[in-house]
Amino acid sequence: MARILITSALPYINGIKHLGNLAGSMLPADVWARFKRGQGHEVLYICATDEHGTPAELAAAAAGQDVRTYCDEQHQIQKAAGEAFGLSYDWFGRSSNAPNRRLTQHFARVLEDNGLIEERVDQMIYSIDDGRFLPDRYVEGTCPHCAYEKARGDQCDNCGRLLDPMDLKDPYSSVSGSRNLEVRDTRHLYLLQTKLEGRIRDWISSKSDWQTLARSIALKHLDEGLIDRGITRDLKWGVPVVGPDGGPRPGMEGKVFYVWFDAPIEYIGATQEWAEATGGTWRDWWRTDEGADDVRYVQFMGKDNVAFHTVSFPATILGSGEPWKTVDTLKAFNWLNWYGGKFSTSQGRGVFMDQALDLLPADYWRWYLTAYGPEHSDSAFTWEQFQSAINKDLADVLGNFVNRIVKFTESKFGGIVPEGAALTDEDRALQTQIDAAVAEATAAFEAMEFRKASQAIRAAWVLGNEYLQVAAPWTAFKTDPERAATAVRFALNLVALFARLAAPVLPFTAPKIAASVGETDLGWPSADEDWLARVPVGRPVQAAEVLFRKIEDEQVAEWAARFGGGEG
Ligand SMILES: Nc1ncnc2c1ncn2[C@@H]1O[C@H](COP(=O)(O)OP(=O)(O)OP(=O)(O)O)[C@@H](O)[C@H]1O
Ligand SMILES: [Zn+2]
Repeated sequence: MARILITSALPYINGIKHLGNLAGSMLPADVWARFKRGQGHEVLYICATDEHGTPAELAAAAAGQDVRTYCDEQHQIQKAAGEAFGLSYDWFGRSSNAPNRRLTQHFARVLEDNGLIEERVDQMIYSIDDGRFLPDRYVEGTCPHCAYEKARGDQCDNCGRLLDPMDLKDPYSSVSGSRNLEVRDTRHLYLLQTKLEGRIRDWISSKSDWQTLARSIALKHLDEGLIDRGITRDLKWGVPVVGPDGGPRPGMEGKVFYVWFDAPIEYIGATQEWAEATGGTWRDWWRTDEGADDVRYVQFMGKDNVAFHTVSFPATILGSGEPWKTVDTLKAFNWLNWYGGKFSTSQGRGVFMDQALDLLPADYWRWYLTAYGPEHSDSAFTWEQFQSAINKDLADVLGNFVNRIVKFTESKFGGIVPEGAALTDEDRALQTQIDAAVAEATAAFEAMEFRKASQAIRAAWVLGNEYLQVAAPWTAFKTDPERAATAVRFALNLVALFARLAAPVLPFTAPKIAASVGETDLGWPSADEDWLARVPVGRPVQAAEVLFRKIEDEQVAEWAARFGGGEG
């Protein structure tokens, strides 16, 4: 049994997440956690809300709330949405909690002791009317590259370029709109990434098994050359910058760490929260000198987060010189796009987690986003593709197979698993094909190839349906009831197997499928196991309610009209 630590990129606090966030980080992490637990491994799946930074302050202001109250509420909303989607976090923490504050201040201190942090005096935009500096999105103005007039201090939404607030032309305060601004000196901490470049490159080179997307983004970033990075901000909401004695740092009173400095540290912080809440131990998951040597650490994220996880966060960890666990495998996803562009929280574009569950159960979305997700390239959400995935894969293939055979057992065999005769060559041939599909699904999941794994699982379901066509127990029943009984017993065992194959992706439906043949075990099948001997002769079976309802064309039309997609 292996020990596996899994984290998915921390969802930001500014509102409920959309299907793109789900597809690109939380859902695949959950599917994989379930797969690994199903194999019997010890899994710790950690996530948290990422709560600091200017967007949180601005969103709170827009909601007319103080930022602490806003984050309290939004955290609960995201936690509930995750649960409703079956995201099986062992812990869903908060980057604003005490463990992350202590750890962030600790890392800053050891980095400074190691000569990797330096105080520098910067020039920043100060708003006289607001009485404050305007970091990041607090200032807007005209983009120097594309002349877009509402570019933000950190990035232009029109051309996508990363900006420095000082780059903007005609800047104004995004809080008050005031143009009464001046440039003032302000003191900040810089992480000297230039000194760490060699160490980070060596570390990445040692990760020869990373997938292309993660590796190429990491190397591109290094090849462009690292710069020393400002890791503090003139904000109120965040982890306070402190001096050596833990009190305010002279000359930097009232400043906080930059959100991208503290957010990834929350992976460790949230593990500590979990340990405090459950009586678990966190250090043997994170400290290689205290037992984390045998832990395999896997991270899931969308592609825009890769540089932060392959360069910035490792700079913190490696620079500390302390024996912290670093990521072993990084699985990155491309964009799930919505009609006309990327899903976007700030622009309210796409379908959001709460809305999705108002339309259909979680498993429908989980299947679509896993089997047709943005894995090797960007992929576009379309209502038509979604409808076809649900109607064909889930309703016609899986649901139909399960209900047909269980109902037939009810009507012709009194709802009891019949014994039948010995397996025929036809049965044996199918068994071999099913074994091959299971082996393929296992290999694909091991390789974190989610679309491939889903295809192999679906292939197994299709084989089951084809078997029913050929073995046709309903006709055999009239001429050779013994043969019909054999086929039924075979197929009922397939039902039990299919539930186990479905379990990582369809956690709400798999137990219902299993229950219809009296099973509760949803462990992932191992290669050498005799799944045909699973459901014992004489056991009662009972058809489940409708497992999957087909999506009608009228529903698609209505949703497309409501959410702005369709026919795009
Ligand atoms: N359209 C998308 N497709 C796939 N992954 C995405 C998509 N949008 C965001 N992600 C990923 O979701 C995770 C959580 O992201 P986060 O909460 O920071 O939202 P975000 O990237 O700011 O999204 P938005 O721009 O819509 O606000 C990150 O790993 C991010 O890369
Ligand atoms: Zn621009």
